[in-house]
Order: sequence, then structure tokens, then C-alpha cells
Amino acid sequence: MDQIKTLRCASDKSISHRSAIFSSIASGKTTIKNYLFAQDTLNTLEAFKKLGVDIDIDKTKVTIKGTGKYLKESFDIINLGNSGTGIRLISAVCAGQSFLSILTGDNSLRNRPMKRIIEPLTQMGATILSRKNFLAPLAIFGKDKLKGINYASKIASAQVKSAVLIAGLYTDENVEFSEPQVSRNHTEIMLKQFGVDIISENNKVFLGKHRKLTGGFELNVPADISSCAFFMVMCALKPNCEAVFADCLINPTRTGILKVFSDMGVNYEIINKKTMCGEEVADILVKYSPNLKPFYIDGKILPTLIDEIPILSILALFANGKSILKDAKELRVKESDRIKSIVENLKKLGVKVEEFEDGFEIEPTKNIQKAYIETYFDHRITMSFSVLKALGYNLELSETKSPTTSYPNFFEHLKYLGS
Ligand SMILES: O=C(O)C1=C[C@@H](OP(=O)(O)O)[C@@H](O)[C@H](O)C1
Ligand SMILES: C=C(OP(=O)(O)O)C(=O)O
Repeated sequence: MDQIKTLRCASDKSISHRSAIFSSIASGKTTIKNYLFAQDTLNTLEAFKKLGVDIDIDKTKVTIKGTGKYLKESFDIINLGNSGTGIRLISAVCAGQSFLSILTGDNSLRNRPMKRIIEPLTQMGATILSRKNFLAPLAIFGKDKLKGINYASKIASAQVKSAVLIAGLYTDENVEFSEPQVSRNHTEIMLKQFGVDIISENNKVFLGKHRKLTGGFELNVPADISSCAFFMVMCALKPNCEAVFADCLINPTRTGILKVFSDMGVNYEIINKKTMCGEEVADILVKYSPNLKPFYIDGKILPTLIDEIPILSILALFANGKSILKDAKELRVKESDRIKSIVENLKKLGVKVEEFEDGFEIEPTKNIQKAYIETYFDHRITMSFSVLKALGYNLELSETKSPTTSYPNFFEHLKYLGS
């Protein structure tokens, strides 16, 4: 048996975005330790610098002198790169400012749906112009006082929920949001830390009376379970592998993958629970797991593992039966159409896979063929197939730059765990 390795994977992307946004619109100087220095979350810091916030970045921490909720007009267009979270949450901040903001992103982001936030933010009183079909760039004419809203979202989306709650900080009227399943709740947890009254009841959230953010403390961002997932799967598939994933976020709105691991027979153990950033965190030990059952994933669990589907589709190749994914249409509007990206690439490996509008069925295979993988510049597709390649399969990837979006030292960690 090899020595047990410890890996502190990339910091949580969702929590990093929120820490930057809320520290910027709070009073006081807030320090963020273990901020994720990846392209998406660096773009969020750049956005707030453009909006007049004093932000200091050094190797270990970010210090943000909050301005309170009213910012300065940006001289320039704000570019959120590849980040759906960045553009959708910052649009909501801009909806509460009495000046014009223009938000854009890269080719992928300019093709992702923005109607989902344009609709509620417009109902709350902002004026938002977009390209045809509600696509970015977005021109946002905000108002310093918005209207209340009772918004029933048709999709479970933390980005939509967060947009409504953030815009809700700019009104004294009632703000209520509901969604079909509970999406990740980092906005609710962090707004509470900044002193905002917020009440969650099952799949509903309400803002209370107190909506002013008070910063001036230190936040410490845990490791991202969505980033750990790549190496947890690698460890499950690599003979003699045993690794501890340190400080991994285990917020129940994010741990669907652990439930799927249990169902499939992945050998893991939660060994050391703690709290960071108001969030549940733990060290997780994962071991080689040779007898895997297939997965069945549908709408109930999906929001809690939405970003882990690409790497779970790799795990499915080694199960002892057909894995099924349903109700996952949202995957078609991520950084790439992830259903298509997964299915097309698995077919190239010689895997029997059937594509549905909202998911797929994957047959395991003992004979993975040599293939050229088109990543569509989607970080999670690149990282998933890089794990498969590191397990000894003959793959060539169309690019290996995209992981900088969420996990800049991904390949270093891959080498460490693979060695
Ligand atoms: O709020 C967030 O930080 C995120 C929410 C999810 O998107 P949706 O809100 O579109 O489901 C997720 O896929 C994304 O990676 C991060
Ligand atoms: C979907 C993702 O992020 P975003 O929506 O913020 O671009 C992701 O990281 O997988």
C-alpha cells in the first residue's frame, strides 16, 4: 500500500465569489484567507475594483475595504470571462446602482441564458438591455431603490436565487424566493455572517428587515468539493490509492456526490468535521474502490452535484452496470453543453452511451479506446478527461488551459496524486 497522501484542493469558487461581492458592498475592512485565485474569481475582484472598491491582493489573502452597498460608476465594460456566477450575481449588484453598467464575458458566457436574471431584476425595477435572446453583453440601468418581489423560479439555481436576494438588499419591501429544489445556500449563509436578516424554510427564502451588510472580520474559504471530486474519483479508481482531502466543504446542498459515492460503493470516510466561513467542512479520506455499482441520478439530488456530472460520467465507465442521468437539462447551458460534451467524447472512447434531451445512459466498458477529446474549452470536461488520461488511457485533449477558470494548480495536483 502506498503512503496516504494529503491534498488541499482549490478553494471553493462559489464561496470565494460571494466573499468578494459581500465584502465589497459591506462596511468595514474584510480579510479573505484562502480566496480562490482562479480566473473566474479574479474577474470578480477586478469587477469590484472597476466599481470603485479598494481591494488589496497578496499571496495569501485578499483585503477588501467595503464601500457600503452603493458603488462608483465603472469607466469601462466589466468582463466576467467564463463565469456564470460572476455575471449573474454582479448584475444584481449593478441593478441597485443609479448608473449604467455594461457586463460581458467570453464566447461561452455570451451564449449562456441571462433571461433567468433579467426577468426578476426587471420586475424589481432595473432596466436591462441585452443582445437578441437575452444574451450578454448586458446594459444595466440600475436604481438605488428597487421594488420587492415574490419570485417562484422554475429552475433550482443558486445564481438566480442569489441575484434576487442581492437585489433585495436594495429595497425595504418584501423579498421572497422559491425554487423547485433547494440549490446551494452559500449566499444565505454568508449574508447572515454580514448581519443581514434572512430566513430559509425548505425551498423558500425571505429577506427580513435588516439588510445592511457589516464586514470588518476575517473569512477563511474551505476547499471546493467540486474540485476535490476529480481527485476523489481518481483515488477511487487507482489501485492502492489512499488520500485525505483536507478542509473539504460538506455543506449538504453540495454533497450529492458523497451520496452517489455511497450508493456506488466508493470507499470514503469523513474524518474531521469543523466549521469555516460559517460552512460545514471536513477532511475526507478516499480509498481505492474496485467494486463499483452504477449510479442513478435524477432531479431530486441534481442541484447538490450539478458540477460533478462530468467526473461522475468517468466513474460510470468502471461500474458493474448501466448508469443513468435524468432531469439534467441545465447541463446544456453550462460552460459547454455538458450532456453533448460528455456523450460525444465517451462515444470516441468506444463507450456505449445514449443521449437524451435531459441526460444520458452510460454502459461500463473494459476496452477504452485511444481518442482525441474535444474539451469545448470547458474546465470541468478538461479536468474529467485528464483524470482518465492520468489513469493510463491513451487520450489527447484539444486544450489543457481551461482549468485555470476554477483550479489553477489542477495539473500539479494530478501529478502529485498520480505519482
Ligand atoms: O451559485 C453558484 O456559485 C453556482 C451555482 C450553480 O449554477 P446554477 O445556479 O446555474 O445552477 C453551479 O453550476 C455553478 O458552478 C456555481
Ligand atoms: C457552471 C459552472 O460555473 P459558472 O456557472 O459560474 O460559470 C461551473 O463551475 O461548473
